[in-house]
Amino acid sequence: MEAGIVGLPNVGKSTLFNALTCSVAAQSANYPFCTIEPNEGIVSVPDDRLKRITEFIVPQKIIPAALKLVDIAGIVKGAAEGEGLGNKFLSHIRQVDAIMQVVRCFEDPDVTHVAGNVDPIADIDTIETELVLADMQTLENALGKAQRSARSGDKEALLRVSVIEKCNAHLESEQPLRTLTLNPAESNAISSYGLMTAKPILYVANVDENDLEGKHPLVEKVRAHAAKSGAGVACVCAKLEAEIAELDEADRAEMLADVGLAEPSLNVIARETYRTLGLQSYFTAGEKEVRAWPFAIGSTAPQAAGVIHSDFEHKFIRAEIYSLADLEEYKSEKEIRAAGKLRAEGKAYIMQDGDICHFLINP
Ligand SMILES: Nc1ncnc2c1ncn2[C@@H]1O[C@H](COP(=O)(O)OP(=O)(O)OP(=O)(O)O)[C@@H](O)[C@H]1O
Ligand SMILES: [Mg+2]
Repeated sequence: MEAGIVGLPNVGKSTLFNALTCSVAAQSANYPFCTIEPNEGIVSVPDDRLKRITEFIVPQKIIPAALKLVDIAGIVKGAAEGEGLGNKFLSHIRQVDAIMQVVRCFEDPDVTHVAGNVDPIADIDTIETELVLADMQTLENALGKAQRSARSGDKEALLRVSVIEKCNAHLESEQPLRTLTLNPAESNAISSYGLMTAKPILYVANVDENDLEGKHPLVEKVRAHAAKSGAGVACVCAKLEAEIAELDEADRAEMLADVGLAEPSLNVIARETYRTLGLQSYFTAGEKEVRAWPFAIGSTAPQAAGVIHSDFEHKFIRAEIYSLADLEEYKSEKEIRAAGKLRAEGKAYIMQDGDICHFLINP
């Protein structure tokens, strides 16, 4: 699973990337288009259930779920026509599963704003317009091809033509495809185009150091906008988080207490991204490792097992599952089994968030 960080130039994307990935890999500086080639990194999704499991099952390793993050170059008005760093950078966005858009909500007059003043809703509109235009171009190219195949009697192409026309009408009314409801067959027909406005989106309001809770009216506006357009919101001061991420653990705790945060805001972002992507976690727990595995909400047990290894999906026999509550009550897997609480679930079982499981696989 991969999320792409997008936004106008100089809004704090690389600063956020560095903080999230605990690195200084991405160059961040106070000038637009500082980033040209995308930076990639891995961020782990904090989950306190891992720690609770390891109170009873002591492993050699604890492995949280992970997301891949890509820090992409800034996008400006006209990008779809090649302005700024243009189309090449839009192509990086086509490849990700979700978009994390950094919107500037901090006022600092020393940091250049490419549009001249701080206005997160205008920034969101600017980027959305570019993504809508780029999607329209993609669909225009695809339509010609699909129409040709449809004429020669290809039934799938016929469906593709009708979905493309439906999407185009939606985009022409300046709506992102995220807000268009398609049935699974329709979604499937256009899934290979990498349509950007169809991707789930999380707005990261990059706030001032003195407004960590995001009380500023501009942040409120972002929340209201997100609620209307099916987006998520997280609030963070990227600059402060990048400083916190560089500290060792003891200093970090002290600094967090100083600024009045219960945990790094980055944890909140990682969780929100996970939620935006429609993911939950199940766990595998043994002496070797206790590990969280992401799966798409609604997956069957074999599909969820396939996250570990594709073979696990095809060779799935059944899953043995218990809950964290059971582990906390009975203290060991052996006792859970003895109490008859270890459930055997078959191929139709819908995986639940927090399930702790063993998969039985055909050799
Ligand atoms: N919350 C904040 N408050 C004040 N300054 C900030 C904040 N977040 C980031 N900055 C500053 O904004 C400047 C731009 O940051 P950064 O290089 O991360 O932007 P970017 O979006 O990656 O830019 P580009 O599109 O040019 O790659 C840096 O000087 C950074 O320290
Ligand atoms: Mg950058």
